[in-house]
Amino acid sequence: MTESDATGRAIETDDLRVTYSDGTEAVRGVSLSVPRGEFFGFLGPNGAGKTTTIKTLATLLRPTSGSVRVNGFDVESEPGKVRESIGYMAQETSVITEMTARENLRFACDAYGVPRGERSDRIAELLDLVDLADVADKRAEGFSGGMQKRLDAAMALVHRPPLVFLDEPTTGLDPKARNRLWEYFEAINDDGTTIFLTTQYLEEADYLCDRLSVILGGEIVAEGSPADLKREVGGEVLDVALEDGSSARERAADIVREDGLFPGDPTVEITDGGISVTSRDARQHGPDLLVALRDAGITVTGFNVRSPTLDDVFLAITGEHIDEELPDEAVADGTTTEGDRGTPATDGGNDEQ
Ligand SMILES: Nc1ncnc2c1ncn2[C@@H]1O[C@H](COP(=O)(O)OP(=O)(O)OP(=O)(O)O)[C@@H](O)[C@H]1O
Repeated sequence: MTESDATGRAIETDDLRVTYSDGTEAVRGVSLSVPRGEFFGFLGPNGAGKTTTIKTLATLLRPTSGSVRVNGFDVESEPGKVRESIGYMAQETSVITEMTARENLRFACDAYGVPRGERSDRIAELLDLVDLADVADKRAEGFSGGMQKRLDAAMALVHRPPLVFLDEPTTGLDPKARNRLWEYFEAINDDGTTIFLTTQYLEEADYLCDRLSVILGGEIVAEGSPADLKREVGGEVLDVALEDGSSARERAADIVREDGLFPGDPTVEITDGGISVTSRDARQHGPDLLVALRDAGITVTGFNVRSPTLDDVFLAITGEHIDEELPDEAVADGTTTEGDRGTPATDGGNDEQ
């Protein structure tokens, strides 16, 4: 039994650094510890270092320095063992659109070395799980984006890996397609599979993940359960709707910053319709703000105190929004995802470095 097995860790990284050959320091000292069975979220905006980290964990890139163990195996000295013990759903689809759903799954069974005698049952089971049994023998080129993503996810799981990496699995999907994938991910996690999910969608992370790390500029800037992170932001968010234009919003924000109405270090943000103040004592000191705004001749049209969302957490940590919201519009149906990709690399090369 390896050390990580003994400690029940699916992933352990210590001071992981990955620098590309052009000098870009994509990952700068990331230490992660993910217990088996956890639904772990890796959250960050575009370019934060999520894909670089996930590719390193999946042995597609080599660490520049630091140590990485996955399912107890060292990614540098035992890359083959790591690969056998993981599933990887990349951002780019693995689905070969000229083939049927069943043929794609057979292809994945080949790639992952699933014993022949087990393939038919395994494929039937997965087709059922991702609701593609009815279209099992149809070519994937006619599938919607959501159907292709479900097939993609099933392909990452044909060898029943104890750990699966999902790199932004729901990007661009409409809410219905997304919810179906979420149900599927929850089901495999309930069955004991550890999940490492990267996402730009705060709502997705909030809904699915037991625990999160937030990465920014290649470094972890926050860690904890969604509830812990929201608690750390401190207290509550006060949304104040203002009648007047942008200058009133600027003035209102200045009043919050300069008048010391809220103890500590409140975060104030100018929103579309007014301002939002995040503070431990938002509820208690909210009325003082209303009085101050009235005295300054600013008309308040609405006032609401709420719990922080992960977006507020992100704003408090980084001073910016993560800038991605889940799409409300249907995008997936009738859309196919272009760009076939092979199965996870078999050579462990890191020629991107
Ligand atoms: N092959 C490469 N060569 C050089 N720099 C790269 C390469 N791939 C990524 N980068 C850079 O490394 C940094 C981290 O990129 P990475 O793709 O890991 O971020 P990400 O969080 O996954 O973003 P996204 O959500 O856009 O996938 C970025 O600055 C990116 O431009």
